[in-house]
Amino acid sequence: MLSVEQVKELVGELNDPILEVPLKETGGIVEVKIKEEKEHVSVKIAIAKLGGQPQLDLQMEVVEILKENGAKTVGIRFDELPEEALEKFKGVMEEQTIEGLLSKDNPVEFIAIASGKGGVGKSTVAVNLAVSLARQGKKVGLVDADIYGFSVPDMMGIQEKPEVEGEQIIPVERQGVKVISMAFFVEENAPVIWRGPMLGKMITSFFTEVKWGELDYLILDLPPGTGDVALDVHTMLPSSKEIIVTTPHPTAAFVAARAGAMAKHTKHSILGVIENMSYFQSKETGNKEYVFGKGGGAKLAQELNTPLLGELPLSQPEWNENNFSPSVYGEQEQLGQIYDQIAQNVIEATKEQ
Ligand SMILES: Nc1ncnc2c1ncn2[C@@H]1O[C@H](COP(=O)(O)OP(=O)(O)OP(=O)(O)O)[C@@H](O)[C@H]1O
Repeated sequence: MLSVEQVKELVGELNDPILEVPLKETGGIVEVKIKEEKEHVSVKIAIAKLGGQPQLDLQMEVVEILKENGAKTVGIRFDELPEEALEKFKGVMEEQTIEGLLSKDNPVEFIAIASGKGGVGKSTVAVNLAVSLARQGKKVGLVDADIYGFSVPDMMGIQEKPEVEGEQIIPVERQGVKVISMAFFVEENAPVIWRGPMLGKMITSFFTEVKWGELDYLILDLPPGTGDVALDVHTMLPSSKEIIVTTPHPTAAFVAARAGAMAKHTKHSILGVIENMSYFQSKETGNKEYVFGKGGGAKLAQELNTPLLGELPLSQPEWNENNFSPSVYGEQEQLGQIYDQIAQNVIEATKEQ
């Protein structure tokens, strides 16, 4: 029968699945117990990060190696390595976090906000949906991937540039949302002249070189239409889901349908349609005027076989001296409340899919 020392030696040779360093060097073997009479070995192992396939793989390796060496039954319990132990491997852990955002195991939901054409309020929707999700207690990131016409920092009232920590960029936090925009990387907001592959690389950097930390949702403000960046994002983030913004005018909805068709073609699921600038409501009479036509959002949703997540009237955000973001509607405003409702719809819809 195996001795405690032998078990430690055998298991100690196996690598921590995240750090890829042998468990004997990480201090990962916490406890070994042997029950001679039953030829049973139980081990408690601490690893850098619990969960997912890597942990399952290690579990199989442990069982295999102990059984090969005489154990009849094996019991394993996992725990996470304490902070002090991880300190030594900080560099490796950081690399893991970066890859983590794009890795299959990461639970972050990517939601791309798309539109058929410019000016329908796609960026406004992206910003406000991100803020509303944060108001619902979610951890939210926002990527201004509208590289040709970035507007998110202005909309949110961000004046500062992100800080750099080692090789990583720290997103700017505003209204509870972590924001990265191309605007941070060009001098004086000069227009971006890169094209094609360069842009693709830029977008990749937004995921790989930014220290996002843990996120529930990453909202992407895509450029309007169905151009190369939109396509890049589709290929890079096969699991991303899409929300299509349209105005109520039937032709706008017709154009937006193309963006929807692309999402379908690339097998991305569509969470729903948001109709923006749906109507103007007079404060005096309460009457609704359908300035830009009527019914486009519902029609598009029906065409794409997806829900209409909300209809947003025309309204300017109220001035708020504290923490002012020019395009963000507060939770006390009618639009802020509609956005909160849309955020809840989105949370429900992403739970279901
Ligand atoms: N519901 C609304 N009520 C009033 N103004 C709005 C509304 N939604 C958006 N706007 C305004 O419409 C303009 C266009 O919005 P936005 O920039 O979000 O559109 P976009 O589709 O992202 O455009 P582009 O793709 O050209 O950047 C902005 O000035 C914005 O403040």
